[in-house]
Amino acid sequence: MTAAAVFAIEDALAQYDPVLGLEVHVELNTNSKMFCGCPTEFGAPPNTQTCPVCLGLPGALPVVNAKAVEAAIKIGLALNCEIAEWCRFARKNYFYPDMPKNFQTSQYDEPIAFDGWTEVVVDGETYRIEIERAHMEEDTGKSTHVGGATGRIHGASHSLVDYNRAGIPLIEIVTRTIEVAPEKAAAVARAYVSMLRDLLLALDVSDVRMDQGSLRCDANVSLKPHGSTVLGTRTETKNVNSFRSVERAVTYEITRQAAVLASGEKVLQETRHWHEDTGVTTSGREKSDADDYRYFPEPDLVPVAPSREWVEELRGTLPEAPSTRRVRLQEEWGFTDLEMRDVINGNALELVVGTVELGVSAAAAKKWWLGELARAANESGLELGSLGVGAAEVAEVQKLVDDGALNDKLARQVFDGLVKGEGTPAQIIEARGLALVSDDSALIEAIDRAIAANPDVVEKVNSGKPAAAGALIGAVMKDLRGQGDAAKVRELLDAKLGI
Ligand SMILES: Nc1ncnc2c1ncn2[C@@H]1O[C@H](COP(=O)(O)OP(=O)(O)OP(=O)(O)O)[C@@H](O)[C@H]1O
Ligand SMILES: [Mg+2]
Ligand SMILES: [Mg+2]
Repeated sequence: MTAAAVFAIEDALAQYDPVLGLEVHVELNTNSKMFCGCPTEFGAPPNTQTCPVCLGLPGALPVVNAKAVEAAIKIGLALNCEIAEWCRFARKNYFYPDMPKNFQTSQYDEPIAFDGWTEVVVDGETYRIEIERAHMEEDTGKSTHVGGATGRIHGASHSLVDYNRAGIPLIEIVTRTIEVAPEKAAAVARAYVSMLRDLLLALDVSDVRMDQGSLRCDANVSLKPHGSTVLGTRTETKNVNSFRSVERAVTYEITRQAAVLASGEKVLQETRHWHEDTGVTTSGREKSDADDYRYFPEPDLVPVAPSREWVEELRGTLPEAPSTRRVRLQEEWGFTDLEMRDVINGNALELVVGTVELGVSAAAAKKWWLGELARAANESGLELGSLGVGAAEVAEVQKLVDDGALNDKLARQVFDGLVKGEGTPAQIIEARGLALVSDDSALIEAIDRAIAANPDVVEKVNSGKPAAAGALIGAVMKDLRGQGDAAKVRELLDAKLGI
């Protein structure tokens, strides 16, 4: 790219604000499919988990999976949504081999959950994200295009379809448009998908494996001139399948659209595909808002009307919301805003939680995580949470300190060994010879050596200056290379000198 072109893009970026919209599909972890009893297990041989209903054979009748409705309500509640008192499924009609019925059973204008919100934290700042709706639908079959020159659909000689996935319950969670500064947009998108993953895991409604496609994100991106109230044209990048890809794809689209606008052209409304290897999106199909799926209410399924009692019962089973939990933990631990920010930005919240749950005081957990380990993370340019040191190891080291087997100085060396991957705390203590000497005979030997080497100090003590004994403690500790148990040394020395 020429310098002029780069300048033009930067210039364009300075004039526009990105607008995002995230559609996340979650495959539920129910044992059976959305509208039939077929199993949902991943990885079975193609087309072995199918029946007339999910194959769309004429005359087959679907029945709603109550567990999927329950999961949908839990997700809706966790995202602060209203739960519909009455809602229906709708047919989304389209013709494609991955959907043998020629329509996907989905929800349209009557979703089970709507008008919610959630929050994400990026660089210590909280961003509120409005949820437009969360609706139930079924997954489609999986097509594989094979043969031919490129292995891609246009060059493929034929396509294979596996209907094992057809009919697996999906929840689609759709945000309202998110307006965020260009330098934060990609990080906010990533934080949102990552937060959703944590939330869905905590709700136990999905195994949320992005690599296996049980959590998939479509990222809508557009650019809008500063101050304008009119949205720009969006592109929809499909099936981005890792947190990092979400971040990269959003950044790529913002830059690409800025380049398009800078060159005086218009952004096309279309779906795009993300290529992990090359880090670019390419054009998919044109998609207008007027795309006619000829939605109409599904006549073969009864409406879903969850009773308010059931909804409240499910609300009672929800785990604490991540944002509420953060505030509670900060208060319980007595961490400052800054300390909490460091923990969260370092992706170490669960590590600190784990450390405290293992019985370590919040003060000790803070001392190690935000002292020793944060320093090591800084030095190596890693995130605190990616150092490879676990909560169990920190708890183990602290226990050794509490038991008097290590002092803080030695503990710091154990942490250094942990960060450098030298093994378990016990192995590091052994290999580096870090054990605190508290064995009486070893201490007495060192005390005797100190007394023999410092007759003048002993003289002073004997002549009524007990404070002079401090010099002897220093000598003993030096002899023991700082590994003597200081309290014990003092006690034994006092006894020896009769003070
Ligand atoms: N101009 C825009 N720029 C960025 N995002 C937008 C814009 N307009 C709408 N969006 C967002 O795009 C997403 C649209 O998702 P939605 O499921 O409603 O429709 P769709 O993508 O047309 O349908 P489908 O589910 O068939 O893909 C929403 O998150 C919405 O907030
Ligand atoms: Mg959608
Ligand atoms: Mg979409």
